[in-house]
Amino acid sequence: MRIDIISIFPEYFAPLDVSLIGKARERGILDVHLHQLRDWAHDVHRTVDDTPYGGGPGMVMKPEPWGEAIDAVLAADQDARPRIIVPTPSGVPFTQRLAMEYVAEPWLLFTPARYEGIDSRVMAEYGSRLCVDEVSIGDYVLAGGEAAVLVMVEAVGRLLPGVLGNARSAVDDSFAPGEMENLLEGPVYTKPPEWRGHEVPEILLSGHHGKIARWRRDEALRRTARNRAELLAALDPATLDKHDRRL
Ligand SMILES: Nc1ccccc1-c1cnco1
Repeated sequence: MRIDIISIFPEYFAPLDVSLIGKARERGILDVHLHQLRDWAHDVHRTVDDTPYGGGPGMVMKPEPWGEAIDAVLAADQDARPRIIVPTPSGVPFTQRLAMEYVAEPWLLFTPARYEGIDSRVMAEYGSRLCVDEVSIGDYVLAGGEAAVLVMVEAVGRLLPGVLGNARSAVDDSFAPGEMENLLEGPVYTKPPEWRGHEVPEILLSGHHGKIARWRRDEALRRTARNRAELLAALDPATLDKHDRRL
């Protein structure tokens, strides 16, 4: 997978050099290209923003630098087209399902904006011939889209074949489609069996895999009911047998 990111703060993406994503890049599973938007702002101050037409607070990112920057990225491979992802609080929710859709794409282009956003004509220009998604990572206000790109690149990158040591951990993730979809993960434990008077639940030491699976599902349901009750409403009733309803 190739990922391109255009930003006025390319140094923001230093975390993509380390840990899981960094190793995936070293192993050639992921190819990340960072671009400084100001390289396509040709005035002496390398200006990338201006006041909004129609008035209002803040500044809007100018279309010209973005257009030239995106054209330059597209020119990197004339035979392919990237899926463009625009982080914005006004976008569709970023979910595990969307991450799984993106990991199937050979090329992603992220366009994190600062200020009040990018002049809307930019995505109108590319939306006519490319797939352009406006995506939000949650209902809160960030100073720019760079943090959202880090979140999405990690969520997508970890799903690439060969990136996770134990492939099952992606399948068992919270929110991963399947039986545990829409369920939060329950509590986890490791050695020692007793720590400061706190003991590991006996069931987990029993070696009875069926009972352990049931216990984990019960705990997942309890935590979901406590922290994300709205997800329970989305659970398929068929997956909630009478035992679960007792919880
Ligand atoms: N708040 C923001 C400001 C600028 C660019 C993206 C965002 C964003 C993305 N997901 C939630 O917020």
